[in-house]
Amino acid sequence: MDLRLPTAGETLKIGTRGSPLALAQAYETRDRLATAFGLEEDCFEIVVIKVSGDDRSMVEADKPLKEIGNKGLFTREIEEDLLSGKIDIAVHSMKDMPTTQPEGLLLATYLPREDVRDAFVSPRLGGIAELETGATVGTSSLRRRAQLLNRRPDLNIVEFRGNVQTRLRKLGDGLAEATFLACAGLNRLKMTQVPATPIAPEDMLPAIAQGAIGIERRLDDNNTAALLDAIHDHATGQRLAAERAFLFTLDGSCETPIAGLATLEGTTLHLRGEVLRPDGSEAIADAISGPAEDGLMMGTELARTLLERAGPNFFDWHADPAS
Ligand SMILES: NCc1[nH]cc(CCC(=O)O)c1CC(=O)O
Repeated sequence: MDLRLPTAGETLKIGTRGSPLALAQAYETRDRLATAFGLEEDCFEIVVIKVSGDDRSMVEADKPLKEIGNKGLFTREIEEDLLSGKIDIAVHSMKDMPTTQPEGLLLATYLPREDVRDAFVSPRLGGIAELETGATVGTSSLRRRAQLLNRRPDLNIVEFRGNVQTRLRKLGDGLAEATFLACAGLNRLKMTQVPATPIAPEDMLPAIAQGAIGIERRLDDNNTAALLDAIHDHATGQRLAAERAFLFTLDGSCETPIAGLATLEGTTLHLRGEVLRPDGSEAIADAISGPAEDGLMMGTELARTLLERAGPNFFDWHADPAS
């Protein structure tokens, strides 16, 4: 098959949300494709797509995402435009992506992974241990909330919805002593002035796929598939295969506190996973290692082990999150 490269007249249309982080990820994708094929920027078009999850009335209401219902909240409109041909590829934070995609779409191209760690963000303090008893911490992530309460049941956790900029503004307004952000987001936004201290994965296991950008395409679009092959990062693909198989088997959603991280050591893959009760009262963690190409199997097996150890009803709420 002859590869058709995009041109200024027939551009490759890159769909993305409009947040500064989403745009940075779309530009990175464009730049990598341009470099790989020696193309100018004008061979590409960034198409910003409004998604229901970005609706201001929802974001400003500080409603927990789980109350809005997260299924496809940040992806539905983008995937519709991909299926209808309005865009050729869609760029996503893999951390926010469901483990299955709509029929006709494929999400299997990954850029080299950024820093996977969470960061402790506070104008005055340098880490969780420095938080005073009963201190107020802002996060909308059920995982971070459960992990924090597991270690520090005394903390007062408040909802911090919105994009990176919104959450930093809330911190600046004094609504909390500290918040948590993915290092990857801060790095991609080049926000070096933010008072952030990275947390070792052993202290706070990151979200599945944290720090990874994924590129989705139409399943039958072979030309785009060949373009994307040139920028795919195989190591990130192996790590995410294990992490996402783990998530898939746990049947995870934004409503379930799940953490996991795969690392590569030569051709050996190490996968660590954790599930928590939503109120943080219990955490179960385990790990598995094996050949890198067996990630899918290892993720499935680790999830089964944790499910068995957790028993039924593990993920039920044991405390009213609003109180
Ligand atoms: N849920 C929002 C989201 N999705 C991806 C990132 C950061 C970048 C990444 O992990 O790839 C963030 C913000 C955050 O958690 O601080």
